[in-house]
Amino acid sequence: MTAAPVLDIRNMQTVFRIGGRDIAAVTDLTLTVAPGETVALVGESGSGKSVTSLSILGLLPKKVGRLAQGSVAFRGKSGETRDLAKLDAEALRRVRGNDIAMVFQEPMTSLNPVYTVGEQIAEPIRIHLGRSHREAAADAVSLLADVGIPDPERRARQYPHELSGGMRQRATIAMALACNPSLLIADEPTTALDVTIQAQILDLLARLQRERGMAMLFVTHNLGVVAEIADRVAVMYAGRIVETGRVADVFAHPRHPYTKGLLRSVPRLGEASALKAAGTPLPTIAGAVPSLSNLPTGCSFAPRCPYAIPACSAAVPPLAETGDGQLSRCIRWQEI
Ligand SMILES: Nc1ncnc2c1ncn2[C@@H]1O[C@H](COP(=O)(O)OP(=O)(O)OP(=O)(O)O)[C@@H](O)[C@H]1O
Repeated sequence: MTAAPVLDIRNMQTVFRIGGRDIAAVTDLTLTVAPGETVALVGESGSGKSVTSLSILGLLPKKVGRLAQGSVAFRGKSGETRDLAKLDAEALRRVRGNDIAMVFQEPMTSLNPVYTVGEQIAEPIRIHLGRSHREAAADAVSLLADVGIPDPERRARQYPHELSGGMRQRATIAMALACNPSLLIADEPTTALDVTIQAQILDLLARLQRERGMAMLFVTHNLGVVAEIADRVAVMYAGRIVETGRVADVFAHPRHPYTKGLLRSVPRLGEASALKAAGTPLPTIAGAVPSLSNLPTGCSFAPRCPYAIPACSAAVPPLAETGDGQLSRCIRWQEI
């Protein structure tokens, strides 16, 4: 990747103040996203994926959550690079929805039920781009057409509840793209949708990203979705990236036992129903994600890991270069 990254996170730590203690939900996270690139953050529930995206956006819950360490360098549309970790609330608000847009799992998180869809898409265009009411309204209609909503003039006049779930998610994507962001953060954007609609929304995001050359950070627990949409993947476990690399490399040669376990638990086409018919459950990773307030010493995955040896519990393994830009936080990566 030759182009300078749009997003360059270094050694980020995010903590939550719980019962008078700081609990780290994300630790030592280093991640870049280049222009036109899609990077997926993947991991089980509670691994820190959403906390990572909220940290970038400055949307951590006030008083409780804070970015305690590290930098989040972001290059906006003007070409200027700023450390989002150092911006105040007002400056971050200007970045969100203009330079960085977001799409969440539940479209109603972003849509306001009391305004029409067209009004909501037009608003950021007026605020951030200074377009007139009339121009912004016309832009909103063309954005609705661009995200594949039929009869966009009529849809623009409707309220969110008059649209289906899939159409609502298309509308939030239109809203997200309204100001031509350089980075789109999509946090489980298809999880709440029917399978066929999921595929359509993924296709839509991939097309829009390609056409606009946007950078995209895609948060998901679904490896099938990663394979579909991402160029690179970062696998998270208990708040840390444990493996990262190009999707094709990581899927073909996982170098961390956790990634290997996750990949084994993804059914191949037809395999899930065959196993079900035979009464055989799909393989899963035995054990549970440890509590962040009580992480084991050394590698957090060691208690669940079939490769674990005493040395794994001595210290947190560093991210080791395993070749071709692939990194693994496992001291035994060569044997995996
Ligand atoms: N507001 C909060 N207060 C305290 N702890 C929090 C808060 N939000 C998240 N956490 C903790 O941070 C950890 C990571 O949560 P996060 O939501 O990032 O996980 P995730 O990987 O996105 O999982 P999911 O797929 O379930 O959303 C969890 O252990 C969670 O308990």
